[in-house]
Amino acid sequence: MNPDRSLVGAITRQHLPKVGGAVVLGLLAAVAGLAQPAMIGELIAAVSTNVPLLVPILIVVGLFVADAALTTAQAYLMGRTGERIVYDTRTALIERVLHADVRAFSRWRHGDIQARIVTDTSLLKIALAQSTASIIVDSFMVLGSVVLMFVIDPLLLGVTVACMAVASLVALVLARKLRKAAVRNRTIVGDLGADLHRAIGALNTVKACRAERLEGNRIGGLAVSARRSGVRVSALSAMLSPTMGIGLQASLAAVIITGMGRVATGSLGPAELTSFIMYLFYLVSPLVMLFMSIGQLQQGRAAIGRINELADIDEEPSVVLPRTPATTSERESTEFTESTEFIESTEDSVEPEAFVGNGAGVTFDRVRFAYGPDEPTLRGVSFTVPARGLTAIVGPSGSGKTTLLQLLMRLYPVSDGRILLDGENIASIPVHRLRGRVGYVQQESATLRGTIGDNLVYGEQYANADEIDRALRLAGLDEVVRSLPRGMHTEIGENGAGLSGGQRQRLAIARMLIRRPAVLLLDEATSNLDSDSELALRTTLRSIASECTVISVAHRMSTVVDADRIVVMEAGAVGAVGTHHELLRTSELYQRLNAIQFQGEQAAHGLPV
Ligand SMILES: Nc1ncnc2c1ncn2[C@@H]1O[C@H](COP(=O)(O)OP(=O)(O)OP(=O)(O)O)[C@@H](O)[C@H]1O
Repeated sequence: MNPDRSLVGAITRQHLPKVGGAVVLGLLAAVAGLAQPAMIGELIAAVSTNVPLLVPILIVVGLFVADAALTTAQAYLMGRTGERIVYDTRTALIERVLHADVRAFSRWRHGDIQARIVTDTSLLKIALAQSTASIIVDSFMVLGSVVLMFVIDPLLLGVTVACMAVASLVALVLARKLRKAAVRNRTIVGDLGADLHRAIGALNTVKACRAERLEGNRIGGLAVSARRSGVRVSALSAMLSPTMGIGLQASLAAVIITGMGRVATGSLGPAELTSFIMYLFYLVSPLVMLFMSIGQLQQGRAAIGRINELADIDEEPSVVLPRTPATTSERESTEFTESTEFIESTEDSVEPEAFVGNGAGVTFDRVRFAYGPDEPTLRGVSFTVPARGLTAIVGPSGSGKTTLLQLLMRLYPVSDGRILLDGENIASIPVHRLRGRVGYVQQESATLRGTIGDNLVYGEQYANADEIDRALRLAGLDEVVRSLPRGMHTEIGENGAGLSGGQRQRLAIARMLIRRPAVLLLDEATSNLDSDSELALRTTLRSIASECTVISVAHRMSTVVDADRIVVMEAGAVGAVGTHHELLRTSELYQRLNAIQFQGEQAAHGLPV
């Protein structure tokens, strides 16, 4: 990956002026710091020669104050810029993941995505802001100290360099090892997050399969690896500073012994020796910081690589996001508090009333599609659905029914052929606009943590009370909501915990009805309903079908008998099209499906089959 075109690279470039400003403040603080030993030397000289002390004292105090003030300002600016970099990176990643191509997204583990967005980004602050500035400022301090020490006494500098060089070499080796350990640690923590996410997301299945111990051992094993690699990172990191400390103590001892000898022979004054020793301390602290910053930068590089990898996730076609994120000031103008507003602010939003009652015909024209390189799932599907009415799609499991709906939603692009909505190829309709016209109630009706009300107006925050009431009534959910003590404010948990399967389906249907789509797609959307609720919903669907197109994938034959037309799918192709009675006469497959269903229902009611 070209680092210049990477997300982190682009964001860092945007914040370079502020990082530069902080570096300048740091360099000024370094100058104030470097001047201190020289001025203290002057002060000592003044004391011994009885000249007035006021001016040198004021200068020394001024240098102390300037050093402290500039260091504080630098640290604040750096911290603030670091937080901004983290914020910009997080929001850019969230934006890209939310707009990711479904196929590309399915290759990622959800927990790993979460770890990269939440944890890895937090390392950027230290790596890009603090460490980078520290490397520049501390290098300057080290260089300045060396030059000034050379001016005072080149021989003592030689002694210092000899002692520090060994320590520095060891520190460099440690920094390299630290980077490798940090990369490993970040990877293991990502795996841990991904596995934990998987287990929590399917906790009931874990319990039903009595797999608690299995999951516990697997996740526990990763936690052990994460601890071990984390300890290694800490150990290497902890060794960096003492390594330089040993170098300092060795140089200090050598400088004092050599320096005292030179003071005794009169070739070096006591004030100069004092200044030199002070510079030695001034040299070591930034040197330690320098190596620590290099270590932190190494840890950060591991995180940067992972962030850039996620940022390169493929986007959905026709949602072209800028590869370079908006500038800070542009971002501030699109502050968001809820993810829904976030989406609205970055997309060509759909006016809520735009498609009310505006039915649209749908045509599948020789549609071919394959999920992967293997056998195609759809092998040239052609049929037309008029602008009004209820169309059912039936067929054996795996015949491609859900795939048809997903292609119409443009969750995947067709491999060949076209799908037309009201005569327009959906490939040329922006996805956001298309999905405003087509409502999709999935097989596994997704409910989100929050209140029932939040779930109902999700993505449709303009809905008014009348529209909400109407949708609840049509979906047969009004009684349920009324019976709850907190009504629309009732909290539902993860994956709809607190609602029955049928209630979840009705909630998902009501959510789509609020949108008043031109085309309503239902994928097994009534499979969890009891017979009474199903009958009520069928009546509802009939009335909705009089003002828009309803396409319903159904297993239960009872739900399709009164459809205006039924499309029978067979192994990725259309086997037959007709009404229930026509198909009973003309389609062998339909007869079979009907007979199987009939036998199943007889058996379910304890009747002879
Ligand atoms: N995301 C996916 N990646 C790869 N293959 C998939 C994916 N989704 C579905 N398939 C495959 O495509 C084929 C058709 O699946 P689809 O879900 O469209 O069938 P269906 O008729 O709706 O089945 P069912 O009635 O069981 O829901 C199946 O063989 C399935 O394994």
